[in-house]
Amino acid sequence: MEFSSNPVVTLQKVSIFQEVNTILSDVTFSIDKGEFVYLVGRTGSGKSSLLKTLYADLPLKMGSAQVAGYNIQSLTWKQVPFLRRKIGIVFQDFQLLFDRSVAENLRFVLKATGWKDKSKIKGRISEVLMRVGLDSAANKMPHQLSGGEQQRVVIARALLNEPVILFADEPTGNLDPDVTDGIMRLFEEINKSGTAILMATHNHQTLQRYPRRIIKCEQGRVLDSSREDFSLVDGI
Ligand SMILES: Nc1ncnc2c1ncn2[C@@H]1O[C@H](COP(=O)(O)OP(=O)(O)OP(=O)(O)O)[C@@H](O)[C@H]1O
Repeated sequence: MEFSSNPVVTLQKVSIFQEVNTILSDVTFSIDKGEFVYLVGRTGSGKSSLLKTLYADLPLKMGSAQVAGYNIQSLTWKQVPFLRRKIGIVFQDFQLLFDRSVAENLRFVLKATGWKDKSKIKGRISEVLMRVGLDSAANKMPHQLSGGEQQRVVIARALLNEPVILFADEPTGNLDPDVTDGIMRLFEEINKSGTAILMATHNHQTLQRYPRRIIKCEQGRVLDSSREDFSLVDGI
């Protein structure tokens, strides 16, 4: 197996469990700085469990994993917020705070991650909203935005601390095809500027339109398009 020169994620012989069940075993792969990788597999095959392990939401009990410079297997609860500052997380259901404006949603995260200077906070919020094409939405409430716009705010939120990698769990799962395309173009731009992306998706069209390396969860194992051929026809 080839080892990458500059990985932001490295897994070696990882097993992933949900309660007493083994979901995936012998998982070994790495993701380079600035790479864009899809994560596919049938429903229940373990994509979300794998992502949750990488952002330390599910404990790693077997094997070793490094993410953004942190050893996940030996991470303490106190260190989790520091890991989360180095990564960005985007879910399918947007998880914005609906009782406050877009800018307040972003300010909340910045303050929680140690930002204190008011003018720097304001500047950073403008920058990330500009980046996702929503510079005029700062004072809107989330319910005043469309689904695609809300997802853009979630992406802006994930970008606040300049992550080295974005973990995205079916980020376009609730969006119609046109809106999905706009969000995919945004992910492409973010990736071009140097942020690695690991994106779980069931969307065949996305995989065809924006072809990239694919990691597939299948029957308790992980297959990797950079190492072996596999068929996408069978269940993604
Ligand atoms: N919190 C949990 N407790 C117990 N079992 C769980 C939990 N979450 C998921 N599982 C089980 O782990 C397995 C993998 O689920 P996971 O959500 O990782 O799959 P997935 O590939 O992301 O599926 P989908 O495409 O439907 O999102 C499934 O059998 C699921 O039932």
